[in-house]
Amino acid sequence: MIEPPVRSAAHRADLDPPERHPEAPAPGTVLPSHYADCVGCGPNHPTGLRMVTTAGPDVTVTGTFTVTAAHQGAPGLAHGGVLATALDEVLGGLSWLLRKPMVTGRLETDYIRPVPVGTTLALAARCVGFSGRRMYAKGQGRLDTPDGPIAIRAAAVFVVVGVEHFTEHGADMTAEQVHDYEVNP
Ligand SMILES: CCCCCCCC/C=C\CCCCCCCC(=O)SCCNC(=O)CCNC(=O)[C@H](O)C(C)(C)COP(=O)(O)OP(=O)(O)OC[C@H]1O[C@@H](n2cnc3c(N)ncnc32)[C@H](O)[C@@H]1OP(=O)(O)O
Repeated sequence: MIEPPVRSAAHRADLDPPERHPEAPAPGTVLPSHYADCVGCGPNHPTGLRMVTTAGPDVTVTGTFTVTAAHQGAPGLAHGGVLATALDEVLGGLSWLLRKPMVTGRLETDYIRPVPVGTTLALAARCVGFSGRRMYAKGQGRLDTPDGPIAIRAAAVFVVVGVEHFTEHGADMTAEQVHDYEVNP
């Protein structure tokens, strides 16, 4: 028996509004990769998505992801799970503007148009607000340009965690990595 998810990314109207951290990177700043081996943004990942994300105004992030033959599900078309990964990455980038470490709790994705190999998706994410440790966000991806047709939409809940989430559950981090992370989560 496989139980369905019990939660939803739909948010109540009374969320605490998003607050851009005073030390958030200025709008237009290209965000660094948060981890060199990350499948979404890591430059060292041999087959990763190699996404580049940029801080926007308020609590927003934009990004691009070019779909290659390595990302196919059906012949010539992007795999839905790969597209969800791209949305996860641009939504996760909101951490840089909030300066809070967080992990994806829930990611709901609408697939609206097929995304052919060769497309560069123009992705965007916006923080909607907070309820306790829960950060609600929405995201979308358009075909080729920021005003192109919408291909994918997402609603997500990220959960704010401490650095111990990564040190306790993940691979060993060096003291230097923990320090870097605390300074620049
Ligand atoms: C040196 C490198 C370091 C790297 C670090 C990153 C830096 C960031 C910087 C920048 C870019 C980032 C880009 C990344 C993009 C990709 C992100 C990912 O893919 S993350 C991986 C996938 N996600 C997981 O692996 C989570 C697995 N789940 C868990 O670990 C736990 O379930 C967790 C932490 C989410 C919650 O567990 P609890 O024990 O801490 O807390 P509880 O009480 O269960 O939940 C807290 C509140 O959140 C709600 N909540 C939890 N899960 C929820 C869900 N699925 N939907 C809705 N609400 C949920 C709960 O209802 C609760 O709310 P109430 O306080 O009662 O109001």
